Amino acid sequence: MFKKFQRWKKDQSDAVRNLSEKKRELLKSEIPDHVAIIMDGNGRWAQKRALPRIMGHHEGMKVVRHITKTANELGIKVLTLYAFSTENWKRPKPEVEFLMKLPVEFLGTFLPELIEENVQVRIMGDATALPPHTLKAVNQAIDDTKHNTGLILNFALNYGSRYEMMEAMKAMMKDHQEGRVKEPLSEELFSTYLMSGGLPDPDLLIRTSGELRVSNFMLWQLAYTEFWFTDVLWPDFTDALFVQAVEDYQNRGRRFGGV
Ligand SMILES: CCc1cc(N2CCCCCC2)n2ncc(-c3ccc(F)cc3)c2n1
Repeated sequence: MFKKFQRWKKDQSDAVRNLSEKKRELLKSEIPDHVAIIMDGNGRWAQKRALPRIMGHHEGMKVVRHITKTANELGIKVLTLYAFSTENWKRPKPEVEFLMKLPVEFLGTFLPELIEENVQVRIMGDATALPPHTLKAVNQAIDDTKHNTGLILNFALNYGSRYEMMEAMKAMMKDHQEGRVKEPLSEELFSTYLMSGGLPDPDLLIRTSGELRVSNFMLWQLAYTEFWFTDVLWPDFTDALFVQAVEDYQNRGRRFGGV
């Protein structure tokens, strides 16, 4: 028994050492400025274990912390996480209520560490529809981290890309009609009206749980983004997989460089 434990302990320390080595290797090549993640598979993770779906969401919240840490370590500038879509309101009321408490729990637990690590919290989406307790926690975190200059942790909350694009188009047309636009209408100008205004487009999009769809997420911004899919469910997603996705992104970059 003791020998088995010793073996397990050695395997663990080997795995940690290898991961650290892989992270060091990554830093020798191009690190993506902006990584976006569609964090899928939380409900399925719970159903596979005959647990309530909300347990999958709660487990998924813990993974957010680990991946944020690794992204910050790698020097990634922006990490956008698709946490709640405009379509998610159609889920059963108790599940939506549970989901809307997760930002409060996440920030209540991890905000001090995020501040310590110079992370800046932002949200992207129609915040007006969020419940008061969710909005209060998120706005507090945005305010507490607004001067931080490290990783921008950008949560897509009550976000839908077609809604975002229509609102941007309406605002740009209104400014143009009322004479506030002093330059020709362009893709660059339109991008400034989007909720992601000021952020670079994602270089890498990761989607978990085997779904191969974009699901109304950053449709304009993903025009030139590398996509990386995994069958792994979000609650089982690991730093090692995140590092693998960045490594694969780097290799793609080298191959196309030869075109
Ligand atoms: C409001 C829905 C929701 C769902 C959710 N899940 C559930 C679905 C995806 C997997 C991750 C866990 N997380 N995880 C963190 C947040 C969070 C959001 C904003 C913020 F400022 C801080 C944390 C979160 N928000």
